[in-house]
Amino acid sequence: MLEANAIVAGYGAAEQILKGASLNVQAGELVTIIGPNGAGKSTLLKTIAGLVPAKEGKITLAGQDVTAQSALERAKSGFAFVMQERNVFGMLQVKDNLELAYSGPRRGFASARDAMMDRYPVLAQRRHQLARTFSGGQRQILAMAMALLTKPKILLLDEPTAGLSPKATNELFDAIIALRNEGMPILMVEQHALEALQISSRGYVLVAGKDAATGTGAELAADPEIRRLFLGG
Ligand SMILES: Nc1ncnc2c1ncn2[C@@H]1O[C@H](COP(=O)(O)OP(=O)(O)OP(=O)(O)O)[C@@H](O)[C@H]1O
Repeated sequence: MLEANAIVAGYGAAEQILKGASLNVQAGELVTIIGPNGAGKSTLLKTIAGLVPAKEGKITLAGQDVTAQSALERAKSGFAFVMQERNVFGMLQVKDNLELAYSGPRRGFASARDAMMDRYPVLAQRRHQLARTFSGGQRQILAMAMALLTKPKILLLDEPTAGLSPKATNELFDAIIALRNEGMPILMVEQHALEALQISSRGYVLVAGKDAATGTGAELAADPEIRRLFLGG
C-alpha cells in the first residue's frame, strides 16, 4: 500500500534528519515506528505526507509514485495525516469541522457525517460545541473522524495519545484497534511504544534517521535488546 524508500530529508540547509530511511505498509496493516527522541519519527511521517520535502528517495502509494506531489495532491491521492497538534479548527463547531474535512460529492455529505457520528457518539452529543472546548481525547477523535471523512487509502497518526489521560489513551487505542480490524492501513508514531507494538502487525525502529530494525509488533515487543533500549526495560 505504502512504500518509502531510502528517504533523505531535513529542515532547511541544516544537517539531514532522515538519512536513508525505508519502510512499507501492506494492505490492512497497522505499522508503528518507534525509536529514541529526535530520531526523526515525526519527520518521516511529515515527509511521507508531503509536508517536509524529500531530498532523496521515493514514496509510492498503492503503486502510484507520489514523490513529486505536494501535500494537497497527496491528500487527494489517499493520504490522511492526523498531526499531533492543531489538527482541528478550534473556533468552529464539531459539525462544521466535519463538513470542512469531507471531500466527497455534496449529496453524500449528510450520510457520511451521520455515519461518523454513529461511529463516534461523542461527536453527535457535542455536534454544536466549539472544537476548542473539547478535551484532548475528544479532539483526537474529532481529528480522526475528519481524516476518515476523506476516505483515505492510509491513515498517518503522529503520537495520537500525546498528553492524554490514561482513560482517554485507552479509548483512543480502542478506536485505532477498531480501524485496524476493519482493514484500514495505518502508519503511526506513538509514545506508548510497547502498547503500540502489541496491537501492531509490524514495527520499525528508527535510529538517527535510519530504519535500524523491523519485525512483527510481537517480535519487537519481546526482543530484550529493543525492550532495554527503546521500551523502558
Ligand atoms: N520544524 C523543524 N525545524 C528544524 N528542526 C526540526 C523541526 N522539526 C523537528 N526538527 C528536528 O528534527 C529532529 C527530529 O525531530 P522529530 O520530531 O522528527 O523526531 P522524533 O523521532 O519524532 O522525536 P520525538 O520522539 O522527540 O518526537 C530533531 O532534532 C528536531 O529538533
